[in-house]
Amino acid sequence: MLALDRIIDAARAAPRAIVLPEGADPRIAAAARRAVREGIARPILLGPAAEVVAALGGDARGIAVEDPATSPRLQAYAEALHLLRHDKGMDLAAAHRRMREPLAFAAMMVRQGDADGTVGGAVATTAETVRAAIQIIGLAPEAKLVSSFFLMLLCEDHHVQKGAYVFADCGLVIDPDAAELADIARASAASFTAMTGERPKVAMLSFSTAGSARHARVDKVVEAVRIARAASPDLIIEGELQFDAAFVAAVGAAKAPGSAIRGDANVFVFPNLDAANIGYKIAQRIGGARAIGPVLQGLAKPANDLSRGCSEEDAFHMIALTCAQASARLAAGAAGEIRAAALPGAAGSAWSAAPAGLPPRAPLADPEARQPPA
Ligand SMILES: CC(C)(COP(=O)(O)OP(=O)(O)OC[C@H]1O[C@@H](n2cnc3c(N)ncnc32)[C@H](O)[C@@H]1OP(=O)(O)O)[C@@H](O)C(=O)NCCC(=O)NCCS
Ligand SMILES: CC(=O)OP(=O)(O)O
Repeated sequence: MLALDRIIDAARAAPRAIVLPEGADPRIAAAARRAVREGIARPILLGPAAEVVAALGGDARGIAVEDPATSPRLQAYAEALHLLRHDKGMDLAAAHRRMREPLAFAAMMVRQGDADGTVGGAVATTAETVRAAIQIIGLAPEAKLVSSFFLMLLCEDHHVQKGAYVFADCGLVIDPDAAELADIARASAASFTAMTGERPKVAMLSFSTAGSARHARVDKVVEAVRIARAASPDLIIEGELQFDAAFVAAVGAAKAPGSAIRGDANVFVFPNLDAANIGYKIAQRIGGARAIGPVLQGLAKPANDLSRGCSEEDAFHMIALTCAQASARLAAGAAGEIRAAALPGAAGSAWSAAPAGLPPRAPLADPEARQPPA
């Protein structure tokens, strides 16, 4: 799991303040304790103090606990939110009510620089978690769309092809049009490079490979490839491809002989959220892949989601990844300067920033590198 080790090392090199709005959830509390023990983050747990401390088993060493409802920041945060949203019809009383909600309070902590990133979604739905991030943290400069991906790690003995992969968008954009799909592809490619240091090879997935079926849904994927190539001419991106043609060299050679992807794609972009969300859960729950996400891309500052089915370990890994994102972002400079240095022309996003927070990795020395089927 070298990609994961790399992320944890980057987090440990500069532990960041990560606010966890679901502080009374036992998985989140345990992950926060582990983050302190392993020196990867400075967690801030939100919630009523008695509940959070109970979830921590009485041991809050190294962890800040804050209750939005009684926080001395509440008034200032409500005023900041009112300023941000009054043109959308929000009055000060409504802003005050909203700031008492831990997800919104956490997003405001990140916006105001009182925390470096946030991780929610172990209890709240993705829609609730993402809405708070989009409305309060906002989009990165030049980003038009917030989307998400899962880092999928295949490292069990039964995985014939081991390595780190990106699946997108498994969490957020429900029915992307061709332009949105192209945006998701470019952002996901940049995110892959930021996490692994490797060159992305993007497969745009479909039920058709290279014209084997005719349908408007296939046309959408082909159009997305055209748009992405026009915006990022150096990006290796192919489609439409079925998953087997993108993942298995022999099938790729048979179905798409002219493709630059020969069963060695590392970024898989699904045509819609139905396919993506179902696909990642099957890979995780039947296939034994480790799935870290949904990681959000396109935000001005790091905010990430979890599945409500997450484990303590999933939450710990997401805290580490969020720290690494924060370091990469801070190393890249002010939000206005964030660019995908590793991938010229890629969509700007907090996580598509130059991977400065992560140490370089030599792909050939990586035992996790994709291996051909035996
Ligand atoms: C994320 C999600 C909630 C946004 O839905 P929505 O109905 O557009 O939400 P809202 O209308 O409340 O929009 C909230 C704000 O975010 C903006 N927005 C919504 N989606 C956006 C996106 N992908 N990128 C950028 N901005 C977005 C809206 O313009 C709106 O801005 P405003 O409040 O400043 O006007 C929706 O896409 C969703 O539910 N996705 C699926 C989540 C899910 O269930 N996933 C499965 C499990 S992981
Ligand atoms: C990502 C995801 O599917 O989230 P949840 O399981 O919470 O719906």
